[in-house]
Amino acid sequence: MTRGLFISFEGIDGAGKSTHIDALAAALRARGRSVVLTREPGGTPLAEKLRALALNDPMDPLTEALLMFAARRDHLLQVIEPALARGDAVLCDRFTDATFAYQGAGRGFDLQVLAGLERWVQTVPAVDAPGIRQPDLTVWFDLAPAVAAQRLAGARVPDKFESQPQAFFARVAAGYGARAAADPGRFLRVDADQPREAVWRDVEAGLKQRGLLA
Ligand SMILES: Nc1ncnc2c1ncn2[C@@H]1O[C@H](COP(=O)(O)OP(=O)(O)OP(=O)(O)O)[C@@H](O)[C@H]1O
Ligand SMILES: Cc1cn([C@H]2C[C@H](O)[C@@H](COP(=O)(O)O)O2)c(=O)[nH]c1=O
Repeated sequence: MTRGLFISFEGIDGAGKSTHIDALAAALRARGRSVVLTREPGGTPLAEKLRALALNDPMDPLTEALLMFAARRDHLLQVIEPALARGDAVLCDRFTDATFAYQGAGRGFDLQVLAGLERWVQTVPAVDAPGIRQPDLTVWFDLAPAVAAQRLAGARVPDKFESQPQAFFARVAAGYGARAAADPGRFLRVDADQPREAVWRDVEAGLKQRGLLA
């Protein structure tokens, strides 16, 4: 049976993740792979309800982090783990690196507490201890906040995060950098400040180099 494949997509708001997730799903399906496209926070009826609260209601950083991890636990157990057990490819628009980047670096919430929650929530029967469930690959769309803001300007009504000032996104971007530096084998950094076609070529090349795309 084909081994499951878990790929997350990360970056500040407007970095271009959504644009390329569909392209990768199509490329994998064209090669005969079953693909589950999903997102965080969200991906299950319960987690989507938590998403609506987290993205719209004011709350303190601990409450926000707990909602993200509560949504993640439900999503992992209901969607991601069953899909990986079937041998599917799971393409997830954001995962735990977003919590470290947004709630940790962006809001300034305690990284040690987040690390404890990560260990708790991502402990699953299919992964032998002391391991936890992590993406096999994280594609990080690295883009300067000023460029991302230009791309998003007027595109949609901004939610609670998208309304944050550029200084917040500069911290979030640095948070992604720190996560990537701590686990370089898992991260594929893509320069997102290029035309769409060039960004896609880099995504495709990175996956091919790792043997994840034929
Ligand atoms: N390489 C690119 N050059 C110029 N514009 C782009 C590029 N990639 C995406 N865009 C545009 O930028 C906007 C944001 O892209 P997209 O929705 O893919 O970002 P995202 O990272 O998924 O954002 P969010 O996390 O806020 O949902 C869209 O209008 C999209 O068409
Ligand atoms: C998983 C996760 C997400 N966020 C933030 C990041 C974004 O601003 C929104 C999700 O919106 P998108 O359009 O689907 O990218 O939520 C966060 O702060 N913490 C997280 O763990």
